[in-house]
Amino acid sequence: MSSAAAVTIEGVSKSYEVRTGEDVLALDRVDLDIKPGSFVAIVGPSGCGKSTLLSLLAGLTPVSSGRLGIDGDIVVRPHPKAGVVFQSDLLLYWRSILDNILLPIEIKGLDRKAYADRARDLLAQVGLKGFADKFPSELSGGMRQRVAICRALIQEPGLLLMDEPFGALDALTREQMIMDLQTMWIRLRNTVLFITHGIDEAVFLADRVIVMSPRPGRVDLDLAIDIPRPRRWSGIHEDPAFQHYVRQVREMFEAKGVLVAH
Ligand SMILES: Nc1ncnc2c1ncn2[C@@H]1O[C@H](COP(=O)(O)OP(=O)(O)OP(=O)(O)O)[C@@H](O)[C@H]1O
Repeated sequence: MSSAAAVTIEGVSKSYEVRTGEDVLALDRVDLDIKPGSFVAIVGPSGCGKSTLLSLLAGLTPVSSGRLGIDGDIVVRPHPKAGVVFQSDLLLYWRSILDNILLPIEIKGLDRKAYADRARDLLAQVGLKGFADKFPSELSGGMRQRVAICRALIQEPGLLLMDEPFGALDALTREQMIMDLQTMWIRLRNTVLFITHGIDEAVFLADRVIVMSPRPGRVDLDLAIDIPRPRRWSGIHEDPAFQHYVRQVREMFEAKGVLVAH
């Protein structure tokens, strides 16, 4: 696979011009260095600029100031090493599951046949062996999101950008997907940037949890998570180390008025 990518975020700000002509500052001078092969989760209140940061890194939106780098390349367009998974699976309903996974290959003008076996392998790895010829409407929400992950992984991205990928799933499916993502990542060891509202999934999955302030988003807390892997979801909520990290994140949210302690 392509090697894990390094990410540098230097003094990045982003403002949007809204209809009234005013500027909305979404991100304010964010600095972050992400080591190759690390799993970083970003948590923050709604509207703090998490999706904006991901969209900037995906090369889908330009920065207002500052610099973003992937393996030393300044990001000005989608980087070949980056794969993206959004909250909604964005599968094309008229294409089979296999054809959806191979879409990025077709867009790049690469040889479909050379990647078809890999697509089937990926499907098997996410528990969807035999689904290649089905259509999105025949799959559940969790299954479709697995397909979206396969589509992001087909080019073996050194950097996987995930924007609340499990946000739309029911609780049980989400739990299964969290564990499966850990298993997949232990195998791949690529760099993952994972955006979520869920403090528990951030602490469970990540090596490092970044807590963002309410808008304009800044880094409020940068927390290294030292819990051995593989981590087991069942029982993790009783693990004192896990509880300690969750408490630190919650206390930061309380200090910022994002959560009110009772
Ligand atoms: N295209 C846009 N045009 C104008 N304003 C935008 C645009 N995209 C985002 N914003 C504004 O920028 C701020 C940050 O939005 P963003 O979607 O990045 O936040 P978020 O942390 O991902 O929120 P959520 O957790 O609710 O998804 C918000 O105030 C939002 O209204």
